[in-house]
Amino acid sequence: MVTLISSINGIKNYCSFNSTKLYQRVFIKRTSSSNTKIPDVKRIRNFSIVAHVDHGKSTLADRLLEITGVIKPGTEHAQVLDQLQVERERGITVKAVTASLNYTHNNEQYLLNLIDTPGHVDFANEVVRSVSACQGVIMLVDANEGVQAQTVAVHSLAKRNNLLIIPTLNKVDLPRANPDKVKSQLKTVFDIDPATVLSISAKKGWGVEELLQAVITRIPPPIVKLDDHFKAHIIDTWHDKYRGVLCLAYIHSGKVRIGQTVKWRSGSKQHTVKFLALLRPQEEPIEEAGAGQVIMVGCGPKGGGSVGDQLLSIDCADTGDAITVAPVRHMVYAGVFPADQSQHTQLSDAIKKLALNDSAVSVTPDSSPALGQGWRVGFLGLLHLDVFTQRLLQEYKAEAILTAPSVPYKIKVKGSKIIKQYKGEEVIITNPLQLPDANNIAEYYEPLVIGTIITPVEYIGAVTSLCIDRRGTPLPSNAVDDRMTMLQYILPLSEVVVDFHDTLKSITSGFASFDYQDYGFHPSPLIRMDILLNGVLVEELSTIVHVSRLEYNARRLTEKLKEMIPRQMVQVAVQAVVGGKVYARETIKAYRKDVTAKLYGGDVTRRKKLLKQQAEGKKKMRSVANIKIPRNTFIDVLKK
Ligand SMILES: Nc1nc2c(ncn2[C@@H]2O[C@H](COP(=O)(O)OP(=O)(O)OP(=O)(O)O)[C@@H](O)[C@H]2O)c(=O)[nH]1
Repeated sequence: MVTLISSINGIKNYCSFNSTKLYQRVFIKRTSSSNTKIPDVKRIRNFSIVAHVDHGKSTLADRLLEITGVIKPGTEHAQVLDQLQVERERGITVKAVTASLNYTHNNEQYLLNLIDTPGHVDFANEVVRSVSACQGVIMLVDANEGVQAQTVAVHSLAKRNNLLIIPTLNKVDLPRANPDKVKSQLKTVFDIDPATVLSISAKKGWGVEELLQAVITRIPPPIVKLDDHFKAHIIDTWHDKYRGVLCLAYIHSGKVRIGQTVKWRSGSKQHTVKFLALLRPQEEPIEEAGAGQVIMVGCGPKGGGSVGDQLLSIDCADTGDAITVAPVRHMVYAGVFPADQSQHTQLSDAIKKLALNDSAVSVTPDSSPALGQGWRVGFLGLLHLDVFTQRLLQEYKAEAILTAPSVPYKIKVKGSKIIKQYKGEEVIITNPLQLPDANNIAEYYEPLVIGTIITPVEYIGAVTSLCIDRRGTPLPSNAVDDRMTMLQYILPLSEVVVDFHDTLKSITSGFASFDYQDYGFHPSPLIRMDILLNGVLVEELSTIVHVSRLEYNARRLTEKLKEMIPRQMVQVAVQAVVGGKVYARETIKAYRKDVTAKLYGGDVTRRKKLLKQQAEGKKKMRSVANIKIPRNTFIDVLKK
């Protein structure tokens, strides 16, 4: 438990956060205070902190919370905005969380809405959503590490969204910090004037007050109309046991009050606003809020709300010009199954709730002869997948089995019957089993990304070999300074998602950084490879591979299966085939595994117990042509 102490209008409020339960914010008793007053738009600043992983966003957010009186200076409330257990354990930010802070500058009271954003590439859509409510960003760069791949990504995101950038060097307290060098990197890579760069130590609090002043003087207030119809855009949602869906909303125009009748843009039903609050980051209930503010709003258990939707006053007819956030593109898919079918309902419930909070996942029902009824879930990347399963377990106590991740492909089908069957010519394939016969496929497409790598010059050779080996196409490279270079490659997503980042880190002793952005689907010579056991197709093991990888993958998969499938009563032929042609074959010799052999028939009860255990184990196996395959095989064999 973390205890927060906040000072609201001179009254000290004590509030507890349970870090294991996201957003179950303690509902503070309504105080008869002036906080119901709608702030003057000119005194609102909505901003975000963006940076490469570990450059200090959360630490800076803590300092800002201290300076504005939300937490006591020097207390052990590190990383208040990282509320998820997984965030604290992994030291990464997953969800964007908001804090509305009061700050006085030149005797004027300002409302600063700070939106903490995740740093990892997998959570880029959370970043996009949070910046959609901002007018400026603090771009933090570690004064020791310098510009990294993700700094390039967040800078271009801010530019694309016309946000004012406050370039800020962090960790200047470190003995090896070299602010001048990093300033010249910023000039070379982004053409940032060194005179505009601030230097701070988020850890020690140095320069943070000046940074807050820069937020007020450099970032413009939101441009909104207070006297127009109420219109708000939902940037996040979460579920509350008692109050239903609660939303984080940015108000574009007009005002909203408790008790007001509203509607969702996506529906025609009317709802009543039941909950309104500022997040500081704990809830501070308010009666009314106005354009330019970022607030929490809820319409009760049946009131609904989803990310990207708009909440409107009932007389609001104009709904066309809100911020549109690009739809989420799922980069990685995996099958999610209950460890035991009896836990299906519980897991289903947990997935539903988590999907509401983590709107970036896509969930569709799936079933497999080996793993039973489950779901095919789309993720933004592997870390996202990992975090999702960890949250299922930690926050909802739901244990899930995950199949090996794969990327989506696209095909163009031919033949009027097939086009009708697939409801169109172009089809996204998230599971190789969805592929029609090869004769009906006119073209295959695979997803590509533009990968940005910033590496010390001495590793250029190793990084280039890695990228070429992963079927990369080089783009022009740029020097960051005399020691670091920025390389860019067009890479197939399938070659990136599994272990590219880890391999890159290991070949560069951890010095290179990597980020990627979607480059869309492009034609590619792909093929479906099947696995046969004694001539019988095992559906779950079919994969889509690039023709240049066919022989290698065929050998690797058959060898791995030979290792993973226990010997059977009969000899088993493991074959990797494409359209009837065998590309690799392994043989598992016949053998009867007698678990009681070592007991010499001595202790009958022990012998019986072991035989029973063996029988139980067999129940957990999938049987193909009388061959028993352990369930784990289906989960592990496709992993690298
Ligand atoms: N010496 C020093 N260390 C700092 C400073 N700011 C942050 N750190 C440390 O750097 C590490 C990363 O800081 P975080 O605030 O977690 O970084 P982050 O950018 O929020 O990380 P993500 O949420 O994963 O993107 C932590 O160990 C901090 O204590 C600083 O000014 N000086």
